[in-house]
Amino acid sequence: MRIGVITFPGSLDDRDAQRAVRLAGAEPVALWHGDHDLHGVDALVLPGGFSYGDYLRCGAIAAHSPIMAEVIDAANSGMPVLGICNGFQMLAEAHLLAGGLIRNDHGNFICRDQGLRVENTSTAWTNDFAANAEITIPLKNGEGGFIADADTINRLEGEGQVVFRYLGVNPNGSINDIAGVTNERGNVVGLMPHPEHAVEEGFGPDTAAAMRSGVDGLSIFTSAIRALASV
Ligand SMILES: NC(=O)CC[C@H](N)C(=O)O
Repeated sequence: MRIGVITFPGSLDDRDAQRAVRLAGAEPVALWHGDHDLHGVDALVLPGGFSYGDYLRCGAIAAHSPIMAEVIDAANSGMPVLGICNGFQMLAEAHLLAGGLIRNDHGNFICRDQGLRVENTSTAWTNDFAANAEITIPLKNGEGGFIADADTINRLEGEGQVVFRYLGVNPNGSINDIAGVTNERGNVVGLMPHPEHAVEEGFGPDTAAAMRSGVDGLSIFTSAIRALASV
């Protein structure tokens, strides 16, 4: 199984995403934003970072990169596509996911371990979690506030398209504590926190404080492998 990780100018977490893919049991394939070629991969990860220096809105310029034409076609044909943080911002800017991400309501960049509830375990990227699993993975961004108009929020909530919800104090002003969403088909998922930084014991969240293994992020990647194996 081959999972592509796209590097954009200013990507930061592409190498960690590749490592997470490998630890989950798939082969990571490095893809370049300027190519019109997905190299035959089975799934895609748009990683976190500061593409184009966060000029305009985060992800707004990267969403028009050459490779996004292929990403949009692949997503529309059902390929599993994951956007992490800056990647989530790109997927929203490319209208592959509903809503948008705006500046954190407190105006500051935030970096901390974050509790989440997994609210939909039927997507391509969450089927390896137990229903309503509570996980802890890192959160680090400046524009993490999820917004959408009231009709869209009602639709996302009503159709089970809210995949991750923040636990505890809302870290950024996201409507309904929304941390991640999926498309109608469940193959495209975006989330602001970083599962690729919680895949190895000793390197993820503060495990003593979280009372967890520190590898809660790994199931995101094993979920895609399971989804692909069942096709
Ligand atoms: N970690 C990230 O991907 C950060 C995304 C974006 N640069 C922001 O600050 O919101």
